[in-house]
Amino acid sequence: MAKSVLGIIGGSGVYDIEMDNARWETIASPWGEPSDQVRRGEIGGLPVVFLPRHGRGHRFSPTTINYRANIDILKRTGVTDVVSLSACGSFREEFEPGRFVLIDQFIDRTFAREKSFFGTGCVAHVSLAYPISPTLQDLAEAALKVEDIPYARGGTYLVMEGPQFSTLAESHLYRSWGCSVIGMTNMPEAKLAREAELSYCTVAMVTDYDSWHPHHGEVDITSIIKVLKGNSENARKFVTRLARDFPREHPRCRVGSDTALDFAIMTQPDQRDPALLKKLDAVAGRVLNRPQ
Ligand SMILES: CSC[C@H]1O[C@H](OP(=O)(O)O)[C@H](O)[C@@H]1O
Ligand SMILES: Nc1ncnc2[nH]cnc12
Repeated sequence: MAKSVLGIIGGSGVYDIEMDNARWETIASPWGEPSDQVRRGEIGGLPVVFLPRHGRGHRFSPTTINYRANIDILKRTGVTDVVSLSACGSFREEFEPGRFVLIDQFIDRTFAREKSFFGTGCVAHVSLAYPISPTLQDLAEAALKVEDIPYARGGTYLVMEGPQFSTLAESHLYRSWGCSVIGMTNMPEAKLAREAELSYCTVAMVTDYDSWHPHHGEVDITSIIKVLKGNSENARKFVTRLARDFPREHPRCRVGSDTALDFAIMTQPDQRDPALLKKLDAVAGRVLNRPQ
């Protein structure tokens, strides 16, 4: 197994993290412009790579983030495990603002994003029934417990296109579907992480009750920003603990993230597009460079 390299994608309110020997580095991607440089360093001796999802200064909207470039550069830096830190609205009374939710499922309602590294000239279909690595989630849960951060394990994250928040009717609809939280960014990020054979886990940090709650009124950005500050403090404590206690050998993912591409590519070798294969060098190098 490979040495662990922990990747952290920081969402709204998390634009940097504390690390030893930290430096910003530019990593180029054939998939275009990533959100920012990556911040590389160590925590407790573990190599950590941090990427602010919206860029420093929050430049990119959920729609304009280049998710493919972001996942590609994490793969290029040797990341094995990706933890997504994400602000979200809550559909459940007991998931109050400030609580961290370890997501296990997604409903993807986004429609204006590139969702795959594959396509004409190299078609692939990976499994996504279990988009979260339970192995990585176990480690995240242990860190939240030790740091005494209020959390819940298990929940479905509805991913909307945004950038506007939901209408009241949509908020009620998603609740009736059994969704636990709502956000705008974790798809296609989780899909792309699976295509890149990276273990992925989401820590959704509740900032609001969206608009359905009879006593909390409609969601607004001012109240979200107030909660974001406290959540990002807890996020920092969480990341430090997670990294310190992280296994130095990458823990094999129980739902097959490490081997997602083993049988996924459908296009015959003689029909593959060399230009696309070149762009897939990091994401799919393990299988493309295998003897046929
Ligand atoms: C600041 S509220 C809306 C914004 O926050 C979340 O982003 P992220 O997942 O990167 O923390 C949400 O998905 C929206 O993009
Ligand atoms: N209510 C909400 N809807 C969508 N994204 C969010 N991010 C934080 N709160 C949100």
